[in-house]
Amino acid sequence: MDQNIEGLPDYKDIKQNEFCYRKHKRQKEEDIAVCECKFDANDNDSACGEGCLNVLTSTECTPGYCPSGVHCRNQRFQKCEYARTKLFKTEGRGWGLLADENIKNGQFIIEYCGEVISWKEAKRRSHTYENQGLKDAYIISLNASESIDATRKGSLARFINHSCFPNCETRKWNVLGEIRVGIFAKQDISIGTELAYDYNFEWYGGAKVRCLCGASSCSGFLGAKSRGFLEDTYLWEDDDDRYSVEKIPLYDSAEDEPFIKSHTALNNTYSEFEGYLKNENPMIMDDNLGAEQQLGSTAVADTSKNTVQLQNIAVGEVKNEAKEEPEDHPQNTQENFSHQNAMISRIRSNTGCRNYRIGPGPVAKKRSRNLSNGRTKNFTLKQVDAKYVARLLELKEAQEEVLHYEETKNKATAELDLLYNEIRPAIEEYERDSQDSVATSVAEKWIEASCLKLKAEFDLYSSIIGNVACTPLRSGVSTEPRPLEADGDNNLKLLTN
Ligand SMILES: C[S@@+](CC[C@H](N)C(=O)[O-])C[C@H]1O[C@@H](n2cnc3c(N)ncnc32)[C@H](O)[C@@H]1O
Repeated sequence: MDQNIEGLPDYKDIKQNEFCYRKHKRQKEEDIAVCECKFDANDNDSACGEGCLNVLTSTECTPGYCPSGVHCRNQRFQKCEYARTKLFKTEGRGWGLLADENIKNGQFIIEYCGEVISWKEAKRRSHTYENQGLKDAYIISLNASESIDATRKGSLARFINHSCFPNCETRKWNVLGEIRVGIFAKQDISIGTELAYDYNFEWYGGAKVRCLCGASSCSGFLGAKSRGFLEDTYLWEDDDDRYSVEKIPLYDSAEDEPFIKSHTALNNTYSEFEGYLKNENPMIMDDNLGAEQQLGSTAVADTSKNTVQLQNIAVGEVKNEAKEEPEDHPQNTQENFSHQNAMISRIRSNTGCRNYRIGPGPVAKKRSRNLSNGRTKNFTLKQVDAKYVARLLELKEAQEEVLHYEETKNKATAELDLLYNEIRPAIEEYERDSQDSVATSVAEKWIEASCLKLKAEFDLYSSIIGNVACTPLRSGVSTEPRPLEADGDNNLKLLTN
């Protein structure tokens, strides 16, 4: 790449991720996924096209193992099969990247390369960049524990800007045992069009950066759709959803950011950040945004969560870790940082990967319902006391049937709980980084056990309804509703006699 473009910021162009704190994983032979493609000179798609098992699971074929040999078309990251692109200077958003050829929907455009660093290092660097006055965020999250930092070393992908109506998207691929992030076209893109993807910034404090993507559906600010931003800019009292715009400090990303920090300002900002860490900041949110990722920086656009967030540091994690490591940010040193651009952009999962929601208990104990005012309310499900119901029934067979189904349901619940404990590490990893998919084998086990429990519950409840409706009730037994008590899991249960 020609880096002699006037005004281009100093960075090193790389075509592969660099590993600073650990070595590149060495793929074990038994872990190599081998597809079943057979090259047919008359069929263009035969050598690892759309139907290739590896392509379907977003895994690149391994040279020397792929049956298509030299004809394999599924090594695009490895062979840097990028689309032609060109740098240009935008108005107000710094540099951007243009398509320099017509690009097809779904086409791999370029890899988001950079230095693969640990989550802690990403946090440290984002603070450093902030203090150095860098306001563009280039750190994206790779998974729960690692980030890609394209600030000092990266590919042209680092210049792709955010849009609320993007023509590209990020996808994660497994390449020789490592996860890599690619930018893919979401639609046909004509030559000369600016490339952009949705950073899915998660805002969690500081100034709000005006989004200059120009889309008619633009949400106004980077991270505006994130929960932290919404909670900060809306009044949440009941029935009052007025937008409190007057609270928002504004700056356009290029020109009017209040950038120069005096020592005092730094200290003030740090105090503010400390408050944020102590959960005094109303913008802190949970990490419940679905299967997407980010870029980061205050200059980590997730940046510390700005990872694909441009940095994938979950708010809760930021908070805890900062508490664990106060020496990282001593109050009176240059390490102090504001969270001016404290946002994380999230990389979307590949459309080919399924994400499974797994947690203790196959049916959520709390259900949420969307209210007309756009908020969500949780409801606790009531549980039926089957033994009590059985005692109400006159016929012994009816009683036995209800008790039998209750026992089956209890067994299915116990099985599921057991399975949950077995796969807890995988689930916890998944919950830390919801953009990653749980391994298919784990998900399949979970789905099977969940279905068994759902079926057992269905059988029990139909049996109860059927028997209560169709068989006589014992005389002298009260059918009045009885008081409810909460068990340890917050389920409401009928008080048994
Ligand atoms: C990964 S960099 C993109 C390249 C950057 N424009 C440059 O000149 O290097 C991300 C940064 O670009 C700016 N940016 C990207 N998209 C933007 C948008 N839609 N509106 C305003 N600023 C944007 C923000 O400063 C953001 O932190």
